[in-house]
Amino acid sequence: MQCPHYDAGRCRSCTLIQLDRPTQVAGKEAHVRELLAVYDDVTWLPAVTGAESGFRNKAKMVVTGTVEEPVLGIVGPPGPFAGQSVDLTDCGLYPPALQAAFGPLAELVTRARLRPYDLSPAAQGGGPGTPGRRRKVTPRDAARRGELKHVLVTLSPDGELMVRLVLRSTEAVARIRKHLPWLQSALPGLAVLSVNVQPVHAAVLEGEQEIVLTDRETLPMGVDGVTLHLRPQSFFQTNTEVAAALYRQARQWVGEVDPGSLWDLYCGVGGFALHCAAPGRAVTGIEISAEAVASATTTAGELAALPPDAVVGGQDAAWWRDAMADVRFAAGDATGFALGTDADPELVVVNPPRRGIGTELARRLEASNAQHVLYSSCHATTLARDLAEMPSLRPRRAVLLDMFPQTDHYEVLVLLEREVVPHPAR
Ligand SMILES: C[S@@+](CC[C@H](N)C(=O)[O-])C[C@H]1O[C@@H](n2cnc3c(N)ncnc32)[C@H](O)[C@@H]1O
Repeated sequence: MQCPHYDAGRCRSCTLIQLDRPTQVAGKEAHVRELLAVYDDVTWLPAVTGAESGFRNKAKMVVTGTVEEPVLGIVGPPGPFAGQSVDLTDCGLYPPALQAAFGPLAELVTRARLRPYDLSPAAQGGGPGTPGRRRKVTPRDAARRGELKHVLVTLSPDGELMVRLVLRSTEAVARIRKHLPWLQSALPGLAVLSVNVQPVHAAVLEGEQEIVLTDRETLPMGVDGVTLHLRPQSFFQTNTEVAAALYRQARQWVGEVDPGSLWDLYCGVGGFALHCAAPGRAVTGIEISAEAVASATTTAGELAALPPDAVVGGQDAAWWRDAMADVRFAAGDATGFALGTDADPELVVVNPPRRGIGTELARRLEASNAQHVLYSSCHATTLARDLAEMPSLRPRRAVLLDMFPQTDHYEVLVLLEREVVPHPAR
């Protein structure tokens, strides 16, 4: 893919952009196969690849510049643009409908007088002085630092938008509210607008407090017919097309195993659990974010009460009602949940953050009666480490999904099966 920002040295996020797509994918396949090389009986499916540009459903823009001329993008990487404002509103990873949102959002910054936050050390109140001695930050310093840190935008497959403004404080909320009707007319697809309050001067993207300013609180994300409800703070896979392929593959493998009970650990808004549910199957989804659990529960309720003539994902309303009869979601720590019960399901889906599931949970699964584990990983290094803690659960099938083209990141889905230890010959 050609990118003027990369070529000029303004942005270096797409580390593989100079390689053609087949070479990128081949490199990722070589990487994951090497990490899992000790497992010699894995059947690898061909890699799943979606679009190589315009695939990101979410933009995380740093806001720099001024109230009159805000810049949405990044702070320049080391090199000739280091520390400078870089406008990335035409980044080729974003679909046109996402790019089109940035103009009105920049105008909102000006209309609502949202002063871009100054990330530079001088704005922290440090300034020149004796090294190691920090001047006390005064209210005037704080005002000088500005308010608006990031603009986070998510686009649904239906063209609707969720916009989150990450602010240092609640100082500007009333002004944003005042300009909301204007923003809604400028962005007719705007479903959700919220303010996230992140008071800390640190490289943390967002804070805990979220103030939703629109009547609607969720963005419906249709994935293979199932409408997942995204709330501002809940995780959603970055690439909707490849996420749909991921859930389809999971549904197929789970369907072949046909377990009577299933846990979906790290379930987010319920993507795996809801796609892998079926009549007669008990499904439990566990997720740390209560917001995401609320979203998953909403979707399960909707699927249980479809209009009689509805068909979703090839199944009719009666099938979905029965499939949702024994589906539940709960907020909590995945490891704590698994360690806190003696009951074992027949199959466990895990889809942890990059850090993986860790030793405690891996050992709990190793010692369980679960016959299968379906591990979806966005960081194959921690996957390989976790697999080493579960020697009885052998990888049998695997597929790489190129969820993050132009970078060296990828998703890998692995079906593990409990090895049957042969009885010693009599
Ligand atoms: C990679 S995302 C997967 C989400 C979901 N499976 C999906 O397909 O969208 C990881 C999820 O784990 C959740 N999480 C992080 N730490 C957790 C923990 N200790 N216990 C349970 N869930 C956790 C995050 O909030 C996030 O939703």
